[in-house]
Amino acid sequence: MELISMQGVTKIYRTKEIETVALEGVNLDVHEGEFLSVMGPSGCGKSTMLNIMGLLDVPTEGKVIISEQQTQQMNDGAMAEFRNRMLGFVFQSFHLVHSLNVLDNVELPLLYRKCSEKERRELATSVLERVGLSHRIKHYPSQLSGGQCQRVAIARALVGAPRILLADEPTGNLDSKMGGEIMDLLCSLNREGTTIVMVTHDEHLAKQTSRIVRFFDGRRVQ
Ligand SMILES: Nc1ncnc2c1ncn2[C@@H]1O[C@H](COP(=O)(O)OP(=O)(O)OP(=O)(O)O)[C@@H](O)[C@H]1O
Repeated sequence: MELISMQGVTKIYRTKEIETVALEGVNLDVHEGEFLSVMGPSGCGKSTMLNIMGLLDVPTEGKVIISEQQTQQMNDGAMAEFRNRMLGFVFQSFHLVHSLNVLDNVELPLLYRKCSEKERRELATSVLERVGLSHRIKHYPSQLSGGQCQRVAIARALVGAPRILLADEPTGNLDSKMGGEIMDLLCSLNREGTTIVMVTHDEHLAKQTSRIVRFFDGRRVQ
């Protein structure tokens, strides 16, 4: 079954002087349970595609259907609620809040839900255990390695039990050993049922996923 369907998605960035076509007529389906890699040269539109798929950005034209919901018909509040429930994000540079400790970073997405403090603590603790960081919950991001920061970011993405994890070059800032460990974690989360879409420049990592799609100049290529 298709969990995500992007249909005829075009994204044009316009300023007074220039018009950049970042995506042009992209069709892409993501099936429930798959681990999809998105590849292509720098500037071909991979991050733009992921941001539109993740409802962080809107297309200039086209549709994004997630779990049979036409997302372009939602108002801002409904879309934020839907995004918080359905989608988790992981970025190359982790995007952790430096003034908060590990546990508080992971609890953040739950602040937008009806969830007691006790429940928040329990969910965050258990997901930190899942990513192998239960011994670091009181640490601050500056006291962690890059690989550990990315584990915190993955825990934060997963704490609300989203069906889809979107990862934009999640190993891009890590050495190959730490990158390999993060990849192993993503593969095991996928085996446990999370659908994953990952942008990567690394053919070796992409080969470990269930399918690769490639982009060039804003279009999908075969
Ligand atoms: N906010 C923006 N305003 C104008 N142009 C933009 C904006 N964001 C992206 N672009 C342009 O859209 C195109 C696609 O960018 P995008 O970041 O999606 O590429 P990418 O494939 O993810 O690249 P990389 O691998 O380098 O991260 C590029 O030409 C970029 O310059």
